[in-house]
Amino acid sequence: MRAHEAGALHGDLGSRGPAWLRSPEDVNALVPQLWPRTVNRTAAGSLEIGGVNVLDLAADYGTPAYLLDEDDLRARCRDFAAAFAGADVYYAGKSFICKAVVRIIDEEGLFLDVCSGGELAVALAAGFPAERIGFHGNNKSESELRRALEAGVGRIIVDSFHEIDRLTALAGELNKRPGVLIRVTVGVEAHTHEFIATAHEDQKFGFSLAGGAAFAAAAQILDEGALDLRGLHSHIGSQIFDTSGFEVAARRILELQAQIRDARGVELPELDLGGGFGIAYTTQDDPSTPGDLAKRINKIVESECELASLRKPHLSIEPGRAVVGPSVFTLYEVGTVKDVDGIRTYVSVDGGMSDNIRTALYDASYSATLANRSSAGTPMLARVVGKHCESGDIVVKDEFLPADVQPGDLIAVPGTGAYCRSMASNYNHVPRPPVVAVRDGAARVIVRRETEDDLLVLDVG
Ligand SMILES: Cc1ncc(COP(=O)(O)O)c(C=O)c1O
Ligand SMILES: N[C@@H](CCCC[NH3+])C(=O)O
Repeated sequence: MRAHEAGALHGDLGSRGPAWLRSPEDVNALVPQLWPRTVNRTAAGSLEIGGVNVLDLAADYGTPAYLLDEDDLRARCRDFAAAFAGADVYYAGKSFICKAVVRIIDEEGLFLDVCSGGELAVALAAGFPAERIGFHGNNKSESELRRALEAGVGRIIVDSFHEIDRLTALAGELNKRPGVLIRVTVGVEAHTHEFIATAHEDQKFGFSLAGGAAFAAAAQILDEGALDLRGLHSHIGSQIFDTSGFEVAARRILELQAQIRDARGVELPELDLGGGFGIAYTTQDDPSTPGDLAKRINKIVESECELASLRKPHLSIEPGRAVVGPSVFTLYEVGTVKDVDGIRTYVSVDGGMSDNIRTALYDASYSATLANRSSAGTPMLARVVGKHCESGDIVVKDEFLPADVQPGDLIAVPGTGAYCRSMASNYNHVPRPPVVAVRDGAARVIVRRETEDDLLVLDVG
């Protein structure tokens, strides 16, 4: 969580909004760091993405809809691949996965991280090469592991002693020797929301470094020889801006690498430092470029290796949010505008916590702009809320919108490519929105809108 988010959700700041949020000079201006690169406001005032106007997209595909700027996504993939040349970049499919995105990831030369049988099924259905897939999860089932082995996934990131035993038995049965990494809990308190920090000691992921479980896991795998131990893995959390957490993680994990070498005479050839790189959701967020991240991470790994007299292992990373997050905005239609006298103006849109749970779940901050027209109205502090039966159903806690915003207007919320569609629900039986990819003046639906019939199909009583 960014410092400016603290307390903002629960109204203690009232209608003034958080201290950092200033009334904009031009309420129609787009802050470049928040928007996919092909988005602009046309002379007529409406937004366009990939050369297609949002008025046409709303007419053709309805609202709410996630609009994906395909060129932007491809460019982000290429930026990461180029910046981390010599390392492998695994796109974290949990942030958003569908067949079209898997194909884009493949075409742009990235690897793929999946964390469930369902994500693996999408990857394989899209024809992604199994050897470039890494399989994560703290509780992979026997059938998921079996499928992964049968498909020939490149590596499995083991997360518990039970999993090592399960995988060892399966490997014997299927006559395979899968490549594995050990997920290590390095004891770093990442500066992010508690629910998306993953490397402090008290939590479900990984083998504890401090408690000795990580070393014991490595020793067991090396002793038994049934699994091909390729290296160690650390993921400290998500939406992180401060690289000092990666530095501590790299130092500690390379100390373990040295300990394994000293005790067993083996230098593990690979090292994965996970994902978690932050993106801009508001004007307050200032993310690093992939180039900066690569420089810092390589430097950290090289200096720690030098200190411990280790060869630099083959590096990999697993960004999700930083690849797909900024490439998408959600387009909503305004249904009602309610001025709660002297307290706040609520702008209700036709989606909400079912298409973006992050505000309610993590107290996340987002931004918004009027998308169907520009306005000469004065900037008005508003809260964009959804249509769900829940007072915490907030999409954007605080944003300046023009005072003449009205029913029928379109609102665009940027930065929704990661963990919005992938965490979407059917709460209140609201069907999930489509994902529409736009490029070079053409749009295509890559995930269709759910219908009420889709929901009723499951209701077999
Ligand atoms: C193991 C692992 N790798 C990668 C990621 C991707 O994180 P992000 O989308 O923040 O880059 C996650 C999610 O936090 C994760 O748990
Ligand atoms: N779902 C989280 C990130 C993933 C955390 C789990 N590794 C978010 O929306 O920020």
